Amino acid sequence: MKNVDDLIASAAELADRGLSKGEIADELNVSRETASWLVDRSGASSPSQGSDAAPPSGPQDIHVDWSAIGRDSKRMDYVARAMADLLEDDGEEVDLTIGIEKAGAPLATFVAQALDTDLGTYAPAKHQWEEGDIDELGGSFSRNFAQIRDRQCYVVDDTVTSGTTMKETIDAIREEGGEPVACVVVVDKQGLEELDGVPVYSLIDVVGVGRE
Ligand SMILES: O=P(O)(O)OC[C@H]1O[C@H](OP(=O)(O)OP(=O)(O)O)[C@H](O)[C@@H]1O
Repeated sequence: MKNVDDLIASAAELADRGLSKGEIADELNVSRETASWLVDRSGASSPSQGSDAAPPSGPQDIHVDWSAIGRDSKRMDYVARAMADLLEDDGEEVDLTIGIEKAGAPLATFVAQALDTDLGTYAPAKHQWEEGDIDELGGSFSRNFAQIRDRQCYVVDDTVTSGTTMKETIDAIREEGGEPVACVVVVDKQGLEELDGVPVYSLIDVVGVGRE
């Protein structure tokens, strides 16, 4: 199981590899504020700095660990059926489900099976990133799976943190001539109702309480 110390160690490793805090946020599936806090904490634990450098409390974010579902195909099948159930009222002509790589792809496989649709996958731009400006990169649809070709489709991922990846996928589907009809995730940390006119469903919405 991942705990905060694991996240701090991962953030330090990514920072050492030269990733920006925004890129570390994407990698670790946490907000930018949290990524910044994790990087700062990893520095604060080094012998050269006193522990006073650490903030008195952590940021208002949560790390979602759904590996108890992801490591067991039967549990993933059950969860994906619940996700498919959320989608079922949207679109009568949908015969394609797009999973966002990496974690959204296995979930989408089970959702596609439950809804009896074709399966496609989208690799977001951040996965092509090695160095330089990520905005100059594009994502891609895998040729190993179904293509968009003017079709209506559903979009599946594990989590929404900022919504950037889901928004990028909606845009990419439209650029290919497709029509995203609805999106579904396991956990939505934004509590989105829709994104660019596309309904977003989640099994669990995370709602911050007591924030400024
Ligand atoms: O809403 P956002 O801020 O864009 O973050 C959510 C995305 O981040 C994670 O992907 P990531 O590439 O980090 O991990 P994965 O490859 O394991 O799916 C997650 O699977 C979503 O795709």
